[in-house]
Parts: sequence; structure tokens; C-alpha cells
Amino acid sequence: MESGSPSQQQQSNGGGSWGAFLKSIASFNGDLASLTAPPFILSSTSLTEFSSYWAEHPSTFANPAQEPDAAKRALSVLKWFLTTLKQQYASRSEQYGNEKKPLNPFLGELFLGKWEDEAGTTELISEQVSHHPPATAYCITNIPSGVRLEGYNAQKASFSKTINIKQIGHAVLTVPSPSSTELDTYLITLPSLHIEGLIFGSPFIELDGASYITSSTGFTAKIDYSGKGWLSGKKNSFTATLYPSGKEKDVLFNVSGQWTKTFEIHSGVAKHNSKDNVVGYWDPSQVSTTKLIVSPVEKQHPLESRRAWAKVAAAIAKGDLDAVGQEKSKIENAQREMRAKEKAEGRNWERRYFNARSDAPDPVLSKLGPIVGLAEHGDAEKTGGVWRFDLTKTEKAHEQLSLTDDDARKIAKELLGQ
Ligand SMILES: CC(C)CCC[C@@H](C)[C@H]1CC[C@H]2[C@@H]3[C@@H](O)C=C4C[C@@H](O)CC[C@]4(C)[C@H]3CC[C@]12C
Repeated sequence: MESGSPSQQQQSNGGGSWGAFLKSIASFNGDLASLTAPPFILSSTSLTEFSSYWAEHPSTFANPAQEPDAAKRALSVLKWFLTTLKQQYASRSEQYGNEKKPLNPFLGELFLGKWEDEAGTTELISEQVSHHPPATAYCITNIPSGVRLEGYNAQKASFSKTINIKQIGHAVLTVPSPSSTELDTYLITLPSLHIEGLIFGSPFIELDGASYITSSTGFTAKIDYSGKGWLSGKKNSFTATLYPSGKEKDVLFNVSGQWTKTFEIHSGVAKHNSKDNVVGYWDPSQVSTTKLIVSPVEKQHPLESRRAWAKVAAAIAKGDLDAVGQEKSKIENAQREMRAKEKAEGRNWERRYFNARSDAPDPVLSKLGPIVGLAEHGDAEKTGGVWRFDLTKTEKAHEQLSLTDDDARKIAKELLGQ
């Protein structure tokens, strides 16, 4: 991975490259994949890997299943969601000094792994389920507690002063209630974001607007995001309130702080500088993340992300842009040929783990969607469908992951041109 300050990197990669990049952004057509970024901004991580950010603290993810009180369970879900934001939106800039442009996944790309820690085993399945428009679906299950997150995500970008990104899609968290045989459902919307620091050559993410979590148990959380220059004057700020659905003024809990730093949870309506109603606290520097376990590249299926992109990643690490272009083209051309072949044979690429729901309207969206402004059809035309995890496919798909070397070579040639 590249290191050093952006100005050092620009010098070593050709001083004009960042300026040219900024000019290309000004005539940006909304297609993030089409942006030709200078080498120091290129990441060798594919967007399919980003699904893992949802559960890098497995115990916090599984915690709601321990909470017998429905309002406190909803608070525990809100707390887990807030703890994921730093991983999702700031981990690259914290690690490398700036946000990076991830690899654009190909249809059928997989990212599989698991976390093993005091919360037991938590499994991750992430699959690129659509290429035009690009959409990634994921399913994360904490085995001992049965807590499961299913979701999918696409991005719509626009340019006005900077790159603005609206996330399309949503997530559904299922939590077995400890006091009954019921499964609670939480519908989670995704925040909008924009890129700051472009002009200085060190882009980072700021969240804006509001996002929501609403539950089948009758509680809703609204999270309002703000950055530097807004109310708190601090970057990555938020305030969140939890209330009975439909009664926004009856605040049961409120949370405020910075999603990259610390936040405090209070009961009732916020009281600044009051310690009496503090019921919780989060300081990411005090809680370590659990490392995701991913199979060694040579044991992965050819469509697994790190194996499929290994040559591109090696070229990025060397800063060899010609090789990056050549290796990416091999994958893109093989994918184009595969789509043409499917079209000629009148079939579609079969998703390994997910299905686009055909029995619209989707029951979760029908029941909870209106509370948080999500349409019954979930903006399906912008994500290639309303994607749901298909348990019946999973066993078969896991079996097929171990292939003979010959079969693996055949798949790599046919689908990735390698
Ligand atoms: C660095 C910049 C100049 C190039 C543009 C890169 C752009 C395509 C990247 C930058 C940040 C990326 C977000 C990322 O912050 C986090 C997430 C959350 C995850 O759950 C789903 C993907 C998403 C929205 C990334 C999409 C691609 C973004 C916008």
C-alpha cells in the first residue's frame, strides 16, 4: 500500500495528476467507475469487501439479542449501527491518510469470511448481485445469537461543489427476542455522504442528512449527521433520537457525539453537560475490532474478490498504472463476453446467494418502509431488484466453493480472462 503525504505522493506520481483528476471531476457524469484517479488514490480493495464493516465488533452486533426490554433492544441496535460508521466511512482515510477509490466489483464477485471471538462465530457473505446498476448484497449472521443482517447497496453520485453520493438500498436486521419466540425486524436506511478535502488532495468522507432505523416492535431512531461548520462545529458529528414510531417528540433516548470519536447515550431528551441521565458511552479507542478471517488466496474460489483482483492489486502496489489497466481490462472484457453469451443463450447470470424478490411488494418494506420514507418496491430499478438472502442456495453454494484446480482455471479463464 502507498504511504506518505498526498503532496509527496503527487510528486512521486507526477505533479499534474491530481489537478487533472480535479478537472475530470468537474465534468463528472455521475459514473463513479469512470473517474480516472491518480495512483495514490487507487485502492486494491473491492467494494464487495465493504460489507464487512457492519460487524467488526461482533459482540456489539449480537448484543440486542440479550436485551429483554424492547425499547432498550432498539437502543442496542442503534448503538451497534453508530459504532459501524467509523469503520464504514473513515477507516480508509485513517489508515492511509486519505479516502481511496475502491475497485468496482464484477457481477458474481464474492467476498466471504468469518469472525471468531467471544461472540462466537459470525459469518459474512457478500456478493455483487448487479453490475448495471452496480449493487452489492450481503448477509451477516452471528451464529450463537441468531442475529442476522441482510442488505444491499448501490450509489448514485452527482457533482455540486464536490462529489455527493446518495446510497440506494437498505438493510434489514433480524433479532430473536430473548423474551418470546418472536423475531424483531429492524429496517435500516443508509446515510448520504460527500467527499471533503478534494481541493487539498486528501479526500475524506463526511456524512449528511438523516438516516433511520425503524422496528417491528414500534420504535424508530432518527440519526442527523452534520460536519464542521454546522451546529457542533466538529467534523463527523451526529445527534440521534429514539422514540415510539410516529411520536418523534416523545424521545426515550438520545445519542450525540462524533461517529469517528466518542458518543454518549442519554435517557430522555438531551441535556447538555448533564451526567445524570447518561446510560451509555462508546469510545472506539477502548474497543478493538475483530479481524475478519478470509481463506488464503490460493484456496479461494476464482470469483472470490482477493483472488480475482490479485493481479490488479499487485500492479496497484507497484504503482504500475499500465499493468493496472491491462489486468482490469482482462476482467472487464471477459465479463462483457460472458454477458453477450448469456444474452445469446437467453439466460441470466445466476446469483449464488441472493434472489431479487419477485413477489413484490416486499413484506418488510410494506410494513416498515412508509415510516422511514422507503418505497414498497425499494427503488428496485436503481439496484437491479430488491435483494434478499436465499438460505436454500447457501448450502449448495458453499459446497461448490471448493473446486478442482482444473475447474478453477476454467472459471478464471472464462469469467475473468486470467
Ligand atoms: C476518493 C474519491 C476522490 C474517489 C471516489 C470514491 C468513491 C467511489 C468511494 C469513496 C467512499 C466510498 C463509500 C464508503 O465511504 C463507504 C461505503 C459504505 C458501504 O457499506 C457501501 C459502500 C460505500 C457507500 C462506499 C461507496 C464508494 C465510495 C463513495
